[in-house]
Amino acid sequence: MAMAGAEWKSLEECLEKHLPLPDLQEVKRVLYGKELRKLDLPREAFEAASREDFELQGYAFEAAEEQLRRPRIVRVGLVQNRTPLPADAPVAEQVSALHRRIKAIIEVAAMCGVNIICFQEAWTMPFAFCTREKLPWTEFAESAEDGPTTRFCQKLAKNHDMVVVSPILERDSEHGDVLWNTAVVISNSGAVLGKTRKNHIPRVGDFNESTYYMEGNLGHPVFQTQFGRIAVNICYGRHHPLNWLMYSINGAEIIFNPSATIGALSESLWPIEARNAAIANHCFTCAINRVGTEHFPNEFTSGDGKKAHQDFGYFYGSSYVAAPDGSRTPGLSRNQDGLLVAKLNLNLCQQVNDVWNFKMTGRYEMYARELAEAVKPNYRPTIVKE
Ligand SMILES: NC(=O)NCCC(=O)O
Repeated sequence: MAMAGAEWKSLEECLEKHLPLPDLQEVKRVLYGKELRKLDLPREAFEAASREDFELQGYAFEAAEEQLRRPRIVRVGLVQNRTPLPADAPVAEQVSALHRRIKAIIEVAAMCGVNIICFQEAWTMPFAFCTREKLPWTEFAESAEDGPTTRFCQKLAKNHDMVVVSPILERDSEHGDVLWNTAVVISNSGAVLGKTRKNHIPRVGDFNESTYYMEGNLGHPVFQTQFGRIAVNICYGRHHPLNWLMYSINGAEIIFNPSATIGALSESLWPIEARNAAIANHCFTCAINRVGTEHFPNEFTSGDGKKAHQDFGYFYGSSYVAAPDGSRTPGLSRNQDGLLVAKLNLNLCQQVNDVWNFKMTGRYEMYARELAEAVKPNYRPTIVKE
């Protein structure tokens, strides 16, 4: 089966190139819910993005005016990027190069008025979990509370008055030096607001992450920021509807999904899952994926009888934001670093809830009872037979 790499820029570019305008409008209506207004971002921001060689796109989600509540406007920024140095460069140099790259991108986000920014999963490192090797990859792990990356993000957050969501490989030295796949949430004051951990760990293809860390033990925390209530559902958690649901039940208005995933495995699922979660949970979702192919020094196998290889496959970018009414932004490209800015009106969450009522019709008490039974070792599924 054909599987595009960097040469194929995006679904959107393909549609725009090949479809006559009336067809394009209908296709966009079906694929994206409705066409969103493009944000009027400052010229200097586009110039800086072009100088720094990354894509910049901005869209606005509107909500109806209300009599009693003011619009609750927040601008989110989603960052997707390649790893600037090869995976066999010294660890400290790779981390510094990524810090420099993110600093350049966040400066443009600040020009665009971004209030909350989120980076891709394990953003300070190559996605080395495919190798199953420990060194040097475990050396990328840092303290969530006061590691060099958290300190770096604290400065950025304070300087730019921006909430920063920083997904890292965490080393928890308070608890036996164990590793976790963690997102640190840093307030716009510069204080560490807290952390959340990846609840579902993949055991699929080369995603051998269970070799490095266990399923998160922090539940489904939601962080009250000055700009709204946010949660972080890390990568593979997006295949688990209950994971999204619990963040939503705890009050999340925006759920970020920092990811690292490749075309052969998930590209056809990507446009569906975060968008569906936004619809099902009456919230905004922000799906972020890394870009490019990362090559590792030593060969590894996928345990499927196929030849050993030195790369994971193609990380296809395509980051996007979806809204509770099912509308979504186009994706960033598949082959370029990028910053996607989206202006949200959080009033839309309650407005859609009042129309569709999924929280009211969800029958959670019935599922709680049935699930509590279904997980018991002696449970027998209810199958009606002739
Ligand atoms: N990073 C990660 O969890 N990837 C798993 C693959 C996927 O969820 O698409």
